[in-house]
Amino acid sequence: MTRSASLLIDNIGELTTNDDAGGGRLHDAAVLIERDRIAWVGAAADAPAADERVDAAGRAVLPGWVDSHTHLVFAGDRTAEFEARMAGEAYAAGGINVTVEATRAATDAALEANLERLVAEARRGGTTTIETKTGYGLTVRDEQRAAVVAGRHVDAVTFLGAHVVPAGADPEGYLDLVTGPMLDAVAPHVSAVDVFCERGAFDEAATERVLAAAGRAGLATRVHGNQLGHGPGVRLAVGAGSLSVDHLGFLGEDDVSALADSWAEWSGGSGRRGTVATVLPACDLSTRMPLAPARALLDAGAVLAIASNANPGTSYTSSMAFCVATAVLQMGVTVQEAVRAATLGGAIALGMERDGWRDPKGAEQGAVGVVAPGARADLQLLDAPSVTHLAYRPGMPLVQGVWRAGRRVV
Ligand SMILES: N=CN[C@@H](CCC(=O)O)C(=O)O
Ligand SMILES: [Zn+2]
Repeated sequence: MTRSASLLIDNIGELTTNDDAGGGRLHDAAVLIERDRIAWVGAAADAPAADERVDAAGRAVLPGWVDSHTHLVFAGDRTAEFEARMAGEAYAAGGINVTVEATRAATDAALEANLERLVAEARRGGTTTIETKTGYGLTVRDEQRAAVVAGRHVDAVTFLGAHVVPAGADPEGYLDLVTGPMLDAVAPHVSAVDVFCERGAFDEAATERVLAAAGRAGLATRVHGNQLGHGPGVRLAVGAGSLSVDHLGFLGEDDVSALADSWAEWSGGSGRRGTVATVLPACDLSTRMPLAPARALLDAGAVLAIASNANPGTSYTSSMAFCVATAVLQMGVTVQEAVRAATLGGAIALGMERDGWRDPKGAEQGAVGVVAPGARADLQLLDAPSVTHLAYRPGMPLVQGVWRAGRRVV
């Protein structure tokens, strides 16, 4: 859709800004967008003139969702695995190889068409920033093409060659490949490296090797950790200064404090950002695993993100509203905390909470997850008077309008 030079969204009943300077929320507010950025935020009574005006009629406006964890480059379907799980079978990392086989067999065009379909679906749900991972190719060629295809459609691409050891491969040889030639081939197309630190995937020593190789390549890191059981994922992620550690269904007190301490040290001037605790409520439900302890993480002082983990195996949904509602109804967080975690929390997990980050095409972008002057103009308008309705009316299609970089996309 087209973009006017300036657009005023006026008469907003409740505006979530995540801008702590102003209390994070305004009532009877307006937002002025100029080109791709937010130019002004304030009381509707003081709103400046603009080329175009949208009347929010007292409804709620908030930042577009920042989905900091997805796996959208894939082919194939895992309905049968889901059915078996709902009949009582446990989720195991090995299911990933079913998608790997289908993905390798797919053409570039088929992979891209599926990715475009999924990104469009996410946009309709209010998502304006998307990270996605490789990890269903697991050969140099297939991981590289996944990264290239993803870079055309999402805001951040993460290399997940260390997803599982592909069927038939020798674990040591595969680790050499992932930390050597595969990383070299994919590095120009990604901003971070992820590793699935879990039984059936990569153990502590292997995870350390992947994180060290990423550091040598100058890439940020993330870890899939503590998903299927207690383990070293959180400790390794915090130790390596990873941007985030994701899943977190099985945490000890030491894990919770390590995540909280990483931010206390940052506030104390350590010079190293903390590690975001990213919870994935839809995945916890779809795998019938314990819900991550989001309340305890917040109480301890951790920085929380909520993401969809959209993928064909453990969480085939990109609905951030569903994740927010689940976090509120089942994980003990308030609506405001959940909305913040699904917007600003995701932005921090991606290093995008400040202006000047670069997208996969190299273009400089404004901050996401906040509504403040200079931020990228990523907003959603709800057909509801407040964000509370996201949990009060779960499952209802409340998204009425979405603007991404100043352009109306829904
Ligand atoms: N845990 C590892 N990776 C994905 C699952 C991928 C799959 O099962 O296909 C996840 O985040 O849940
Ligand atoms: Zn994942």
